[in-house]
Amino acid sequence: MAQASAAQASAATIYVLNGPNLNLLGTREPETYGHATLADVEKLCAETAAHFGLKADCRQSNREGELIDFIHEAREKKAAGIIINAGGYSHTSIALHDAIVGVKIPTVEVHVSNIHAREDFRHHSFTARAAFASLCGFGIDGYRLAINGLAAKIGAKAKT
Ligand SMILES: O=C1C[C@@](O)(C(=O)O)C[C@@H](O)[C@@H]1O
Repeated sequence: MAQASAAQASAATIYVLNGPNLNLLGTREPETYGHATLADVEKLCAETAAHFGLKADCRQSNREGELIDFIHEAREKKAAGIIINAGGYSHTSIALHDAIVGVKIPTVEVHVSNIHAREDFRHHSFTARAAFASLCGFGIDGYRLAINGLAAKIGAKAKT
């Protein structure tokens, strides 16, 4: 019984994964990514997740392998969902695609900028292919929208 409660508690966690250079949000190309910082993103995610009774476990890494380890950890911890902005790895990483497919956790891809209105090399995303939904171009509000969509997908109800 105690074990079942622990599993339920961890199932109420979503992982919010940010990839390379997203630690520079706020100072990095503000004309493209805005002025909000990664701390702002993580606060927004924590607040939005809490609205659905979920906990946001936010991680950032500039290393592909570490992002893959986070995805594997999400499965070990029985996370209810993943929000991922893999930054430049979105466009290059078959390994991240395979990790998302492999763990079978409902995943939403987010990009701060509208990748389709930018250079051709940003138009394809391996992580989008592995996710059940993808959104881009809403600035950091995309993370809030992604959590709303993920909550609907996993049946997490908004707390009044
Ligand atoms: O690092 C990033 C950020 C990004 O993922 C975004 O959030 O808009 C878009 C990517 O093309 C870029 O490499």
